[in-house]
Amino acid sequence: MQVHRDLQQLPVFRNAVITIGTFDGVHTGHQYILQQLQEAAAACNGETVIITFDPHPREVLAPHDKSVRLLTTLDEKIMLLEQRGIDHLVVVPFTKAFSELSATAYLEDFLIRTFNPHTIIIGYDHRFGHNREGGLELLEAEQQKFGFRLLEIPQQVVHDLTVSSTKIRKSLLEGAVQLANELLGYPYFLNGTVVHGDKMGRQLGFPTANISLNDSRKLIPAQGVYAVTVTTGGRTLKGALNIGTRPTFNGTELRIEVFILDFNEDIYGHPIRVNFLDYIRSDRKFDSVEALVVQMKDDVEKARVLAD
Ligand SMILES: Cc1cc2nc3c(=O)[nH]c(=O)nc-3n(C[C@H](O)[C@H](O)[C@H](O)COP(=O)(O)O)c2cc1C
Ligand SMILES: Nc1ncnc2c1ncn2[C@@H]1O[C@H](COP(=O)(O)OP(=O)(O)O)[C@@H](O)[C@H]1O
Repeated sequence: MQVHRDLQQLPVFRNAVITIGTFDGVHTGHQYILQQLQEAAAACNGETVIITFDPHPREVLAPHDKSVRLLTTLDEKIMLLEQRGIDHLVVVPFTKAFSELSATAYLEDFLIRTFNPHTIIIGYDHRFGHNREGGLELLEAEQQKFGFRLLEIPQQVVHDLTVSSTKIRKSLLEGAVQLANELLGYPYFLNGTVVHGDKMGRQLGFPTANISLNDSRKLIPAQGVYAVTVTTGGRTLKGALNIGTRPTFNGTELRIEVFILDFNEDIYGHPIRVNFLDYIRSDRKFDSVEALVVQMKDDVEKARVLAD
């Protein structure tokens, strides 16, 4: 997949079959649209082109609203779309000026002039241009003039997409990892770097790699203990992961830390990815460190089975 971040440097697309969207999560609902895109491209010997915006339009239009919680960062989206065999991802720098283009300018000066699309695949309710003034009706009216084919994603499909995104977020925030994964079509994951903690893990017999997330906008699943797989240094191993404030030690700050099974290496500063496979239990305050250690032993044995 080619990733284009500069609109001035785009290639000339061959029969571009385009769609526009944020595709956060690239989940099973999105995957259905990607399939439509690929079928349409195969039928006209064209190229699949996804147009997305970065930063997220909401971050530009409502900069004080820090509530955006991403299922996938741009880099993660790139990886997932690449895996799906998409030909081009065009990352449009979303600016205030871009958001103020009239619907006609957006259509004629941006979409048509930049992509000369063979086919546009778009949700029935897709809006574009300043104040969201443009929509399907404008695309339909201009179809003849510019000679593109219009494929509308029906209401039911768009509805299901929205429901999926909402369900995935809600499930992760409740620790219902299996349901989230089913809807995503892959295990939810976090990417980060291993940082120093309080050096207590090793004393407990469970060294835990503390993870600092690459992107603070990423959605963090519910506090609790999870069975995960851990990818670091090109290997994938099983792990028992805790998201919590370590109430046993009267901690206050949220930590994400993972004990990696059958592993003993210094990985401070290394990139790490954790894939959530199952929820084991909620985290809690133990009366003694010994009681926590007994529980952690049990967690690790559960993770060994669940992360298989
Ligand atoms: C599988 C697992 C489960 C955990 N469960 C709890 C818990 O229920 N309550 C708690 O206070 N801390 C829990 N912890 C966090 C430990 O207290 C933490 O790993 C320990 O404080 C070491 O921290 P350090 O890496 O900063 O040295 C858990 C950690 C792991 C890896
Ligand atoms: N099995 C393991 N799982 C996680 N980290 C491990 C493991 N074995 C060694 N390590 C190393 O030990 C560190 C964690 O040890 P710990 O005593 O918990 O220190 P910290 O409080 O800095 O996290 C990890 O960052 C990693 O470099």
